[in-house]
This record gives sequence, C-alpha cells and structure tokens, in this order.
Amino acid sequence: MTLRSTVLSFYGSRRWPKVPLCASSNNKGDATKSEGRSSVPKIYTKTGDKGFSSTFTGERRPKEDQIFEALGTTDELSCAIGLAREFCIDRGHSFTEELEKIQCVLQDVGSNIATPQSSARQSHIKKTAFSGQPISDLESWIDRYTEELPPLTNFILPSGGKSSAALHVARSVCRRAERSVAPIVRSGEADAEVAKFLNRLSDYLFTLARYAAMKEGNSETIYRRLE
Ligand SMILES: Nc1ncnc2c1ncn2[C@@H]1O[C@H](COP(=O)(O)OP(=O)(O)OP(=O)(O)O)[C@@H](O)[C@H]1O
Repeated sequence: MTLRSTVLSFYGSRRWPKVPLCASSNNKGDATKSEGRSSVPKIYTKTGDKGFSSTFTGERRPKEDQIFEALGTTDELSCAIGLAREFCIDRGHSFTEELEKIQCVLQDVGSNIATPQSSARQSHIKKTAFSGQPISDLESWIDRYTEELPPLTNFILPSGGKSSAALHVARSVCRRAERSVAPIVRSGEADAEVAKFLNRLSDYLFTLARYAAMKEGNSETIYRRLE
C-alpha cells in the first residue's frame, strides 16, 4: 500500500491535506503533494503561507482559529507523551503500550476537532466520530494503578525521575489541550466525548507519573511552604 492510499483510507478524503498529529516523524504525512514532475513527494503545498489553512470539511480558516489552536495543542500533547514514553521504555515500564494506544486515540481526537460539525456532511461525521471506549479504558487503567499507590496526603511537585517528570509535563500539556478544546465542544463543533477524554487523560497521566516514580524506587518531592 502506498503512503497516499494509506493516508487517504485513514482520512477518507483528499481534502485533508496532511496527518494532523504525530503519525509521521515530521507531522507531514500526506502524499497528495507528490504530484508534479519530481517523484520525490513534497511535504509542502505553500497553501498555508498566507496564514490560512483547511479543515477536514474543506473550509479555509485563519491559522489562529480555535480549531487550529486545538489541533496544534493536541499535537503537542502527543509529542509530549511520545517523549515520556521513550523515557519509560528505557526504564522497562510495562505500561508503554497504553501510551502508544493513547497517541493513536489522539489522532482520532485531531480528526474530530478538524471536522467542525456546522460544515460537516454526514460522511465526514461518520468518518470522524469519536467513541467513548477510550474513556472507559483510561478509567480502568487509573483505577488499577491507584490501587497500588500509597494514598496522596501532600501536594507533590513534578519529580520522581525522568519518566515521572516527563509524564507530568505531558499531563500539563494535556490540560492545555483540554482548555483549547473546551470552546469548540461547548459550541457543538466537536464531540463532547473529546473533552471528557482529555479530562480523564490528565488524571491518567498524573496517576501514571506517580506509578512510574514508585516502580523506579524514586521518591516524589513534596511541596513545602518556604519560610
Ligand atoms: N500552525 C498550525 N497549527 C495547527 N494546525 C495546523 C497549523 N497549520 C495547519 N494546520 C492543520 O494541519 C493540517 C496540515 O498542516 P499543513 O502544514 O499541511 O497546512 P498548511 O500550512 O495549510 O499547508 P502548507 O504547509 O503545505 O502550506 C492543515 O490542513 C490544518 O488543518
């Protein structure tokens, strides 16, 4: 299967110019730009040079639009999780597959955000609907790790080793993603489940940061009020 058919079957439309998140190392996964004299695919169309870009529904909007803000923040989140995952792999943690699944779900979050309901056709909505299953997965993972962790009796600071601290960075980026998605969901332009997923994901990343520290035998730094 060519890159082009892979991308087109995933997004189902040539109007979606590129993979919006981190499916490829440079975040530029579309091969629709390969047409032309050169056989080397080009990742740029230059159509975004004037500060406008396209939604999945084909609308042109300014790049500072809430949609691109949310897409960009979701992308940052996947990148932060990707980095944390690499630290966790280095330490042999058993949960790294969960982080990979979450990165895949974030692709679906991006597709949903990139498809404003007001301009979407039924076919767009069908292809980019966001299901609630990943939320249940997060909840069961959170419950499982929480059972093993000592109860939280103090404020903790992001700490506990590189895996743990990187998961805290991802958690805080997740909360930013949640803030950027909130107005889009509130206006009915994206599925409400997307906001729920991001809300649960920050709890998962917090719990996992603590779990990683515990598994590595690292202590977490406790907040203390400085005199
Ligand atoms: N700065 C941005 N932040 C977040 N999302 C963006 C940004 N720019 C574009 N997008 C979204 O990501 C998709 C892929 O980005 P891409 O860089 O191809 O867009 P472009 O700037 O319009 O095109 P080109 O880079 O070829 O000029 C776009 O179709 C748009 O939905």
